[in-house]
Parts: sequence; structure tokens; C-alpha cells
Amino acid sequence: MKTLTVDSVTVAYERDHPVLRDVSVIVSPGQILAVTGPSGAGKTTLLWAMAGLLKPAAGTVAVDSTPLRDRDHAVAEKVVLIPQDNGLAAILTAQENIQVAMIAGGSAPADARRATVSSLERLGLAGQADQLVEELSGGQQQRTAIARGLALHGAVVLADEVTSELDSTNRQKVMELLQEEARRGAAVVFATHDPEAAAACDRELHLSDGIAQLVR
Ligand SMILES: Nc1ncnc2c1ncn2[C@@H]1O[C@H](COP(=O)(O)OP(=O)(O)OP(=O)(O)O)[C@@H](O)[C@H]1O
Repeated sequence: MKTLTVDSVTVAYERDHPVLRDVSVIVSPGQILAVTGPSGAGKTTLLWAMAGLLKPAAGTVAVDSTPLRDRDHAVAEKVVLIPQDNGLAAILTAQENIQVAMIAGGSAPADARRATVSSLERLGLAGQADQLVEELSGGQQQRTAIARGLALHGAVVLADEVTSELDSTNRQKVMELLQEEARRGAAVVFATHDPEAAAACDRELHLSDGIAQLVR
């Protein structure tokens, strides 16, 4: 169980042109925070900073009060990112993608196999386990990326627009799975355009013009 603390974070891709200014928020174990805001508002940027992929120009992102140094450190602290573009290897199968990630994260091969089967089942993808990712539909790829993220059993789970290509039944299912992640004690952050999905989260951080406001 870990707490994610974003403290006065400013992120800039170009010097003196911050995309996010002075953002602070705390996500406790068991909570789901929605990150909302229009396209280009900085949702992905904030999740990348939370994942240790982008170094803030000012401020800190900390897991249990240890400031994150970089992505390797974040991975060691069990910060899992389910990226917007799914990040899957197209020429591996759905199950290979998950197993490779788990073994890279230190799991024994037998454990990785077991967890892969169960997480593909949770996403309704048992029948797609041996299919190459490039042969899956966009929605099936998105669900494979979610299955991989869940299999990694993060202490912090960052889900970036992970329901954008899903039908309403699967959107609902994924929302329930994120809620289950929170129930097992993860601190969950969910960037979304979908007001219904945001309403199902415990809290909502709205981004606009580089400023973050906690609206719930
Ligand atoms: N690698 C980059 N280099 C320079 N600017 C970038 C880079 N990535 C994003 N930006 C800019 O940062 C701003 C925030 O982008 P970001 O992708 O975080 O927004 P978003 O809220 O996730 O958008 P969307 O909802 O469309 O995914 C945008 O103005 C974007 O053009």
C-alpha cells in the first residue's frame, strides 16, 4: 500500500513554457483519482510525470514520501503505467506481451504464465491469448494493455485514456477492474475524457490552461 504525492509540480517540454504549473495532489491507497480536461490540457503529461518518465522542472512526485528519480526507480516502487497508445509489441502475441513484462519485472516464469492467463480472462480475452497483437482490433489491443497493467500488480496504477476505444459494456467492465485495483489497496489514477467514468472515481482533478483544480 503506497501513497502517491504530487507536490507543486511544474512540467515543461520547452524552457519557460510549462504545460502544467504548480500541480499538487495526493492519491491514497484504495482511492481512484480521475484526471480530466480538454485535449491538450496535460493529462498524459501529468501521468508521465507520475510514472517517472518526465522530470518536473520544479516540485516532486513521491511514492510514500520517496521522491521518484526516474522511470527505473518508479518501476522499483511498483508504479505501473497503462499508456494511451497501449505500448504493446505488435509482433508478439497478447500473452507474450504480458509474460515478457512480468518476467522483466522479476516474476518467475510459472507465476507469469498463471497471472497472464488470469488477467486475460478478466478482460474477456482468453480466446485471443495466442493471437499476434497486430491481428487484434483496437479495442482488443487496449484491453490487452490493461490486462498487462493489472497483471503487474502495481502499488500505483496509472491508466491513461484506457477506455477510449471500448464499447460501453467493456468500458463499464474496465471501470470495475480499476475499482478492484483500488480495493486491493492500489492508488489509482485514471485520465479520461468520459464524464461518466470520471463520476465513478472517488475524486477528480481537472486540468485547464496548465492549472489543476480538485473539483471533487
Ligand atoms: N513531447 C512533447 N514535446 C513538446 N510538447 C509536447 C510533447 N508532448 C505533449 N506536448 C504538449 O503538451 C500539451 C499537453 O499534452 P498532453 O498529451 O499531456 O495532453 P492530454 O490532456 O493528454 O491530451 P489528449 O486528451 O489529447 O490526450 C499539449 O499542448 C502538447 O502539444
